[in-house]
Amino acid sequence: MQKFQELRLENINLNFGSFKALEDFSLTVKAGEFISLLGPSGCGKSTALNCLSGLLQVSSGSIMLDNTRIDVLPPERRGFGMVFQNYALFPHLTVRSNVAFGLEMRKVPKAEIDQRVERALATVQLANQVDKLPGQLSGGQQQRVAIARAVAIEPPLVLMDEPLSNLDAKLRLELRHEIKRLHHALGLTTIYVTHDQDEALSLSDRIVVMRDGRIQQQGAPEMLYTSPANLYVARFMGYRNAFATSVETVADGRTIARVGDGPGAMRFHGLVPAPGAGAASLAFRPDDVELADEGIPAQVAQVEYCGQLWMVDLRTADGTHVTMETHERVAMGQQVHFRVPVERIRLFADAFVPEAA
Ligand SMILES: Nc1ncnc2c1ncn2[C@@H]1O[C@H](COP(=O)(O)OP(=O)(O)OP(=O)(O)O)[C@@H](O)[C@H]1O
Repeated sequence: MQKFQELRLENINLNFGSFKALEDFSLTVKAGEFISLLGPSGCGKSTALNCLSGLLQVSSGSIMLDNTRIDVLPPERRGFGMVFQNYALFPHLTVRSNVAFGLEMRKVPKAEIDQRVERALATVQLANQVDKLPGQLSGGQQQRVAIARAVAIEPPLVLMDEPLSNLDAKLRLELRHEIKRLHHALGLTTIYVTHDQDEALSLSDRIVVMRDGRIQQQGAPEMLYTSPANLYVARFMGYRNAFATSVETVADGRTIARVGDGPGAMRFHGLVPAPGAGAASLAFRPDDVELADEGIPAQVAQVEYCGQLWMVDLRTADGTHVTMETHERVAMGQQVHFRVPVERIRLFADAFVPEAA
């Protein structure tokens, strides 16, 4: 494996005609890291990955592997392992031949190919399926073959584009575990594209949240989860309760953040916007909402049972909906009070926009 210390994407722009699919995209990846590119459909995640693999040519900027400029190299000279959503296996080749393919292309000696294929297939627990064709395997097994094929070439970098999207929920979880285990066991450096917050949080050393071809925030999962930089990132991190707000300072220097107006408005005391940042929206997560003897009055509008807990839709006096996760059982129509600890509420300068916009 070609050893490297650092991969750097420096001010990458990629245009499709006048459309800017990537804008000033800069990212440094250290050897051994697991990085996720997270964002909704169309935000440019696959485009970024394809610039790395060489399937797309950057419009400007450079990609450096230590001191080597690689954006000028064709894909085969970069030698990265790729795993795609649709597996992309050769249907007429056996499992063994699929995994051997990249090594044969590289003219690795036959005996070594046999060894490496065997090792790669054992790593993904498919040693007993080597003579099958892809069509004779389940989706999860096919994706395991694709992973074995990617790692068999011992690439400096493995690129994965939504590899779990076509699998059912149970297999997704299993293979997620497997990918994390392989990453550590084989000492890989992995860049992983997903639109799934849970996948990104559970797999990554660092998450890069993207929107419209630009990086919104990057950092460790815990950092993004507790301190999202803006409302967009917050929503990706599960802050389902998001509202327009105005923060007022009342006579004795105390602050009140108000959501809605009139007598039914929600009011949160003691929230202070960051200096100079202002506050136009606020957000908190369903698990930040607590039932309380006193607090904001609301009616239970809907209850969903989720195994360990209930997901409850609360409706306040002015009709605002608040989602609460709770271990306490509540009944539809019940009148309750709730509170949100002030340290769990995030204030943002961004104007509130409804989720679908
Ligand atoms: N060959 C192309 N020509 C023109 N526009 C393109 C091309 N490929 C991608 N785009 C556009 O670039 C934007 C980013 O696409 P990209 O595939 O990177 O998004 P993504 O975040 O990976 O989304 P998804 O999860 O749906 O794959 C989209 O608006 C897409 O329509």
